[in-house]
Amino acid sequence: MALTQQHFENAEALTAQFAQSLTDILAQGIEKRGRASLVVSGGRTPLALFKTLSKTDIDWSKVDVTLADERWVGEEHEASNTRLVKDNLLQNNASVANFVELKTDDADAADGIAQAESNLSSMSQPFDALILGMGEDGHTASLFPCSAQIEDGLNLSSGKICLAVQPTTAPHQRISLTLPAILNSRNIFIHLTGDKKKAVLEDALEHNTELEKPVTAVVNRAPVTLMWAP
Ligand SMILES: O=C(O)[C@H](O)[C@@H](O)[C@H](O)[C@H](O)COP(=O)(O)O
Repeated sequence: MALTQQHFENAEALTAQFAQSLTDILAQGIEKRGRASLVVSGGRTPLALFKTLSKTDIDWSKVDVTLADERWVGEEHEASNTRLVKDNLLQNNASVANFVELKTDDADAADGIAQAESNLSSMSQPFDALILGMGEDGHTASLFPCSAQIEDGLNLSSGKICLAVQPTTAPHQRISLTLPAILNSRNIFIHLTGDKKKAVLEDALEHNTELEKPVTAVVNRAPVTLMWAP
């Protein structure tokens, strides 16, 4: 599949255009189906986008928001993606959006999978927009190449929407959308900043297997738009 690349001169220009594109997609989903669904990733990259998106003028009460992955920590923990989204995206106009939890009170992510999948089934699918980040190891969501769960996570016929992942190169047990769940999206974006990550993605697409660089498994199977700035 093709990777459409949108390159911006700086992160501010990327954020402005990305927020507008997402706003248009969500407004269209609401108009056509009554509700729209947005899947976002955690990490540092999306922070400015979340803040800008939170102020856009759509009927956020008709938008369901969830995460592509979550660290299995409480919302009070600094590593919580749920906290990141609630503190930065679900503010302002977007404060009335419906957040669909991946995290449960179970001690282990594996025990929370059934509830997470039930929660996700309430969202309009295919997801209207799904935003992925990428680590320099080529992981996306929490599909980590270092994890014992990576083959299961990339398995298109697993029948799974989520899975528990224990990375060895990053902290915390995770819950992640599987590859089939990620691909069940109308619009898939990879959101990157910096030359290093762009080079990692380009090199991965050229030289690596999907198990080595899981982000390539998404690009190989769906139209993906890369939103990149230096
Ligand atoms: O939970 C997470 O950490 C994310 O979902 C993860 O996949 C992230 O998108 C990349 O690790 C990039 O993170 P940065 O934006 O911080 O570089």
